[in-house]
Amino acid sequence: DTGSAAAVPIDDVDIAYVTPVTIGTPPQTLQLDFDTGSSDLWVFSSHTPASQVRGQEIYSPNKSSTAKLLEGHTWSITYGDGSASRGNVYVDNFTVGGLSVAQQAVQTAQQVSSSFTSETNIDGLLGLGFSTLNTVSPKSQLTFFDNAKASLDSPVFTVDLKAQAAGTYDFGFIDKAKYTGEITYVPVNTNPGYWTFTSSGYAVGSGSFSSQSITGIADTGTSLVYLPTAIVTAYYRQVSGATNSRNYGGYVFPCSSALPTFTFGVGDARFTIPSSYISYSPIAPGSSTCFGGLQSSSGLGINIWGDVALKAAFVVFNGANPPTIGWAKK
Ligand SMILES: Cc1cc(CN)n(C)n1
Repeated sequence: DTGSAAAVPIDDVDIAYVTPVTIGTPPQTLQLDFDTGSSDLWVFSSHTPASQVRGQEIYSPNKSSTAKLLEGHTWSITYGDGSASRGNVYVDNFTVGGLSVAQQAVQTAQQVSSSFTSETNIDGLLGLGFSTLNTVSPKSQLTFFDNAKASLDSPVFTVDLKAQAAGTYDFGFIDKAKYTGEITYVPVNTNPGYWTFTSSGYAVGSGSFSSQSITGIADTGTSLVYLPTAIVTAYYRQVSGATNSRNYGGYVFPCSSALPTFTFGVGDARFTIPSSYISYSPIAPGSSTCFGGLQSSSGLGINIWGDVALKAAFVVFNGANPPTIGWAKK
């Protein structure tokens, strides 16, 4: 089997991407945020209080003839950005881009935090991290990818995110039309359940490449890139008027400032993030102060290669044993 579905930016700064999925019988279509940085599949549902729903599509298990409650199972998750949700669990038919799993655990939200209520274009998350991270108790559940893996032509999914355009999540195959040159594969450390890999270094603009190991996670659910402070300060030293603002929670700069590109290494390969991706967004609509797409990871305890970096590459998440991650130009 294989599957292929669109990854559509939810706003004009690519803060997140959503992908259509269908759940149950007859099929209910929701737009989910595919997140390689977590492993819960949760949805806005008929169990979510109306006061917490602001236009999101919901999954109603009682309208699905194939839904079954997973008795006594609950879940609760908090993400790196402080957002959170919790609830109960059903199993039901679940399809992504023509690829179906018969008894997928679908975690129905009974409570979502305000940032989820405000994100009206996201109807839930589909975790693509390792199933060890799943929060369902007393028995943790498998991700859609882990459930589908055995039936896939190849145990992989690929990510092709684009700036202000629809990209693709492919399951079970590697589409040669989506990348150029070779795919550079590097090892993945599955502790603690993320797609953790080590980059071989970085360069700022046309500067020299600094060879150093930068271990971090490939996270489609995070908008920006978060790297060690020394690297980030080296970058913004090249940006006139840049400052690390406690008020705005990170590096900001005059939107009119020229921004260098940022290049990162994967093995011998080099990937360059265009300046436009790093001039992430005005701090408020119409403001002449812009927030950077590259920020310091010092407060996180982990380095994160989020969408700003993933948009610059075609990435293969190889779920073989042992797992690896592959990066190619496009
Ligand atoms: C909702 C959500 C998902 C992620 C990345 N795993 N973050 C930081 N927030």
